[in-house]
Amino acid sequence: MQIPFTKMHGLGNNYVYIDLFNYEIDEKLYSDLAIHMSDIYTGIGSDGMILIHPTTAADVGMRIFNKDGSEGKSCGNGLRCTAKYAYENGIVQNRKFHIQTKANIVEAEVSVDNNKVDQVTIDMGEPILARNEIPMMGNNDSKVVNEPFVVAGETQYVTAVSMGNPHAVFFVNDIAEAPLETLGPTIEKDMRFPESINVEFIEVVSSTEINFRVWERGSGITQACGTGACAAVVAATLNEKVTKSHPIVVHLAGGDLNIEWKEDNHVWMTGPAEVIASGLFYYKGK
Ligand SMILES: N[C@@H](CCC[C@H](N)C(=O)O)C(=O)O
Repeated sequence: MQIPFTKMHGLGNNYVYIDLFNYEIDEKLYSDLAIHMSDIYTGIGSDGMILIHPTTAADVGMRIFNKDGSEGKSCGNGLRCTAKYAYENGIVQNRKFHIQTKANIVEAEVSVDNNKVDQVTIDMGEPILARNEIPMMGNNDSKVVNEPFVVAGETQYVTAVSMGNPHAVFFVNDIAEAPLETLGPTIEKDMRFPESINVEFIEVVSSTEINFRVWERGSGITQACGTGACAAVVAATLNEKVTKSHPIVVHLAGGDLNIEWKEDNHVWMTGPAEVIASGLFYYKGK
């Protein structure tokens, strides 16, 4: 099978995109295809695969599969790239439109220069804070804010936020010392998170700026995570470390995102989206 693809990235968080408006794939193959395409040695090499598909619920639909073939419910960098693809390929004609993910329907607005989309703003919707909806095990459905969390014999402090997908946020004094490789995979699979979790370490630089590193569920260390950056700003606000309802600059390994948790409880994300390559993937099937 020869599958047409476009590889795109948002701040280095790169996925192989397949346009299901123009090509059909048996749904049973999605997970296996994501694993094969993502392989850096025998595939294209990516953090996962994103399907851009028709839907009656919005202007365009998006499904995200991590490198290990697991499906995530949302993807901030993927939403910006999907918006760019949809606009530049005539799937949508307006600069403002709606994208459906497995988590929710969001509004995207593209800014265009010379018919090319450079920046994309997404209304990511409301964060979910109730423990049982993250989901995180425990006895009540209250918020998980700076809660002691023993891991590898040491006490860390976790703030848990779902942006449609789950995030565990930890504050560190120096981002360069964040225990990404060691605690990242351990916390991802910790039994207290029944659906596994994305793990973020953040260093507060000032009341409007944070440094950020991520260990993503299903993909490991990536250069950026859009939903993670939103969760980090929500976590920093809940812990009174950044200015409430104010744009916050999040410095990720791949560059900066602008995130604002507004008065109306919606989280807004603005950042770039870029095309890397397009071509045909030779898939042998399962
Ligand atoms: N990189 C993404 C999130 C991708 C999905 C995540 N790994 C999950 O399983 O929830 C982003 O930019 O938000």
